[in-house]
Formats: sequence, C-alpha cells, structure tokens
Amino acid sequence: MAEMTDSARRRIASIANHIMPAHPSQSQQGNAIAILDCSSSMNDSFHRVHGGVPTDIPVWTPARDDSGKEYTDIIYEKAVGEGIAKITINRPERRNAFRPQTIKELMRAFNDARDDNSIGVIIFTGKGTKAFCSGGDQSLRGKEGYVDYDSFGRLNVLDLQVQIRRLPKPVIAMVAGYAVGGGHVLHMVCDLTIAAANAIFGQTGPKVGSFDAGYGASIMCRLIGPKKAREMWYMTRFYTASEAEKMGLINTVVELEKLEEETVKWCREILRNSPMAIRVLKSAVNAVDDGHAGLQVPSISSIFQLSLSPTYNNDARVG
Ligand SMILES: CC(C)(COP(=O)(O)OP(=O)(O)OC[C@H]1O[C@@H](n2cnc3c(N)ncnc32)[C@H](O)[C@@H]1OP(=O)(O)O)[C@@H](O)C(=O)NCCC(=O)NCCSC(=O)c1cc(O)c2ccccc2c1O
Repeated sequence: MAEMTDSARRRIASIANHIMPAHPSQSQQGNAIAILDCSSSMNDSFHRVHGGVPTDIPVWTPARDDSGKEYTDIIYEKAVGEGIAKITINRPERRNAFRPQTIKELMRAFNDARDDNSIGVIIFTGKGTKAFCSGGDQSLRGKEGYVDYDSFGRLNVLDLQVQIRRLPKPVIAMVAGYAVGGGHVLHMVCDLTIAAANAIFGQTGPKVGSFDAGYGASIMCRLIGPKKAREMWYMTRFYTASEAEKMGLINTVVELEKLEEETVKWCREILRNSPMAIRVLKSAVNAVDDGHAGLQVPSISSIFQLSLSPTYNNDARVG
C-alpha cells in the first residue's frame, strides 16, 4: 500500500464510502477503513450528502414575530445556528386543547417561520408528554363555535390547517401522548409525523356532536384509505402509535426519550437538501387535495426568490 498513488487512494476511499451503510457503526467505519487502508474521512462529499447527521438536541432560543407581542398559549423557539423552528402548544393542564387565542398565536408563529429565510423546517408539538393536542377546548364551546374572552365565536383552526398545508417548508408533527379530535387533524395536515411510543391517535368529534368534514376527512382518506377513515370517524376508536404506523397515519415511532432527538435528526436530513425542490414537492404532493390553490404555491415568481442549494451541511451548521 505504501507505493499507492494519491489517485488510487482516492478511488478506493470513494468505493469504501459507497459500500458502507448510510449510518455505519463506529466498528463498521473502522473496519472498512482499515481493510482498504485509505485515508478517507467521514467528512467527504459522499457522507455530507448521504451520511448520518448529528443527533444532539439544538440550543433553543425564544423567538418573537414582528408584533413583538408575548405568547401566552404557545412557545415559539428557533435553534441556534441551524434552520429549525419549534412551535409548542403550551396548555398541558388542558392536554394542549386549543382555544381561539391558541390558534391566533400559532398562526403568528407559523407566519414568522415561513417568512424567516434562515428557517427551513418547523417542528410542531405539544408541551409535556401526555398530549400533542386534544382538539378544541370544550369548556369554551358555545352555540357560535369556540368562544374566546372577547365572546366572539370562531373556528379559526381551519385557517391554521390551510396555513400549514400552504406553508412552503416542511412541518413535522412531534407527537407524545394524545393527538385526538382537532389535535388529530392538526398532525394529519403536517408533512410528517414522528410519534413517541406512548402516542394515541383518534377522532373524538362525533362523541361531542362535532366533525371536520374538510381536511379532517379528505386527508385521512388519502393517508389510510376510505374504509379505515370511516372506521376512525364513525367508531371514534383510539389507536396506538404502532397501529398508526402500520396504517400509514404516521411516519415512525420512537421511544419517548428519543422523540426530540429523532425529530431533529429528520429535520437535519431535510435541511441538507434543496429547499426549492422540497417546496415544489410539498405542493405537488398536496395538489391532489388542494387543487389549483395547492399548485399556486410554488408559482414561478416565488421560485426565483429561493436558493437552489441546501440550507444545511455537516461542515457549517448554518440556517
Ligand atoms: C385527551 C383525553 C383522552 C385525555 O384523557 P386523560 O385521562 O389523560 O386526561 P383528562 O381527561 O383527565 O384531562 C385532563 C384535563 O384536561 C382537560 N381537557 C382535556 N381535553 C380537553 C379539551 N379538549 N378541552 C378542554 N379541556 C380538556 C380535562 O377536562 C381535564 O381537566 P381537569 O380540570 O378536570 O383536570 C381526554 O381528556 C379527552 O377525551 N379530551 C377531550 C377530547 C375532545 O373531545 N376534544 C374535542 C373534539 S372536537 C374538536 O376538537 C374539533 C376540532 C376541529 O378541528 C373542528 C373543526 C370543525 C368543526 C368542529 C371542530 C371540533 O369540534
């Protein structure tokens, strides 16, 4: 091996990289490198594009929108030095049920995350481990819908659903505990759902004379098929995380302790890819349910405002 040329070394290193799994264990890395006696590092182009990403939890800092107003019902944060925003419903004493104020704040935060060019992916979650969201706050339900402290009935959660669908960046639902009622619809309108093993999914509306005949029905049919969707709505049964995964309702299930770590890992894998490709693909995947409004999102005028390159790589964790 001593007389091997530089170019031969590079070729062997490249082959070694391509035959190694995307997430090699340390011993696998060590063996492959030792066998081929190459000077390849895990910091080459192959690993930057296809290899593992760091799994450390980011440092989260509180974020505001332009209004500068405090949030009472949510926590809005951004990761230091990388393009991840995290939006958390903060009403754990009500199993993160939403009231009109909660939805107003969520819409402000999602709006800010959409307009912030340093953000490429958004995590949507609920405070604590008992619930992602238990739907509309039943204590505020009046004849006119959900009534806030200004005594005006609203159902602005439907606007939030549309906002998440049209948002030109991936939104990942990070679910621990219950995602039920309107909370279940919220995870369904997100691009991806990562669940903890303790997650429970279901529609409760018909138990309390309520239903979501918009996205709550159509997207569910798309995800799990019409028969299973009817079962879920007519019977109002609850399903475990592993049942939900088998149905195609969610993407993956992890131990509760690993939930944030895994979600952040998914974010980082997304962030090293082209934001424009992801933006257009999101609209394309949604177009079948969102029609022309869905296709309108990546219109040519807005495409040119976007960078073609990924926002993240393993060398420089920039937004
Ligand atoms: C979610 C639960 C299964 C959890 O059960 P658990 O035993 O863990 O907890 P508790 O039941 O003891 O709850 C603790 C505490 O939280 C309060 N709480 C829980 N959920 C809500 C809620 N949704 N609203 C208000 N408060 C809630 C509960 O009262 C307890 O308070 P204490 O003071 O007693 O400690 C279980 O809690 C549960 O089944 N919750 C209700 C689920 C529900 O019915 N959700 C509403 C469905 S309707 C809806 O969400 C809805 C959504 C839409 O998008 C619509 C769109 C269009 C039209 C209508 C819509 C709509 O109605």
